[in-house]
Amino acid sequence: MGMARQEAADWAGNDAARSLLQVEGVTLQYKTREHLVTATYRVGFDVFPADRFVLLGPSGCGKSTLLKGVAGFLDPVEGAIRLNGKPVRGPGPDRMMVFQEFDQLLPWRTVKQNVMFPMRCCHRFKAAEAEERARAAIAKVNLTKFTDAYPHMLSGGMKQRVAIARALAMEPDILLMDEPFAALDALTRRKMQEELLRLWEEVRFTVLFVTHSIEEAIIVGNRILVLSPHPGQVRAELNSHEYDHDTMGGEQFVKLQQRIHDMLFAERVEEEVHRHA
Ligand SMILES: Nc1ncnc2c1ncn2[C@@H]1O[C@H](COP(=O)(O)OP(=O)(O)OP(=O)(O)O)[C@@H](O)[C@H]1O
Repeated sequence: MGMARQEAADWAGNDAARSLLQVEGVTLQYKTREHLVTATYRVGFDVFPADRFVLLGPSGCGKSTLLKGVAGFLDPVEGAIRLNGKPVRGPGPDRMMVFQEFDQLLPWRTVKQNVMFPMRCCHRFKAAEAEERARAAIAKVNLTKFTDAYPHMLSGGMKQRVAIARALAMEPDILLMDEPFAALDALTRRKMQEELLRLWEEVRFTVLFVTHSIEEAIIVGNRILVLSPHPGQVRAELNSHEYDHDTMGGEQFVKLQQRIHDMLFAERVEEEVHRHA
């Protein structure tokens, strides 16, 4: 594991030696009136600048909860989350979230107004600057023609591109993406993955990306944190920066896919064996 981190730091360049996001022994819980649900148990990882860091695990292993922790919506009951060395306390414009849902845009506002909204809301940018940044971000995701369109006039993929543009326009330290392409059809999903990688080549943002698709994790990520089923614990941290759509289906790609698959389902297989013994 230490090896993978070192390689990743080397690969991303010298200025990446200092980690941007540190998650250390983090346990996250939900307290409801009847239950105490432990979503993640002592999870730790480091995200370096320009990382495409993926949290991968089966449904219910606490991926979204981890993202909520980093976003500052939920405090750890154990461990620490630090961004640029400072403990995360509540949400902030330095961490922008993109969700799975298509309805994360304001329906009564145009594409441009939607992209401008957080910039104006947090008073980070004056109107003229926010507008300029919005136009630039919209151009980056190839939606210039739709600058003045309303969300209901856009496809699911286009709406997700608006959400990405809106997040990137804020120039956050880290982009948090919670299964952003899961609700898209296979073809659009693939296009969006390509688009995200193209944007990354251009902007070199840092992204923490949640998915339960092994294939998507390998394609989108340069590093993958494999989590165990509920409550989520770290199974492994893997490098995957050499893989993309072009290498998909190749021998090495399939091998990695199989390795991750075995890691994710190891326990289930053991359970099966016990049950039939
Ligand atoms: N608001 C909540 N209140 C109580 N328990 C919750 C709440 N949100 C999530 N949980 C529980 O916490 C655990 C982790 O949920 P989480 O949504 O983080 O998993 P996930 O890995 O993102 O799953 P999925 O891939 O299905 O989205 C689950 O057992 C879930 O039932």
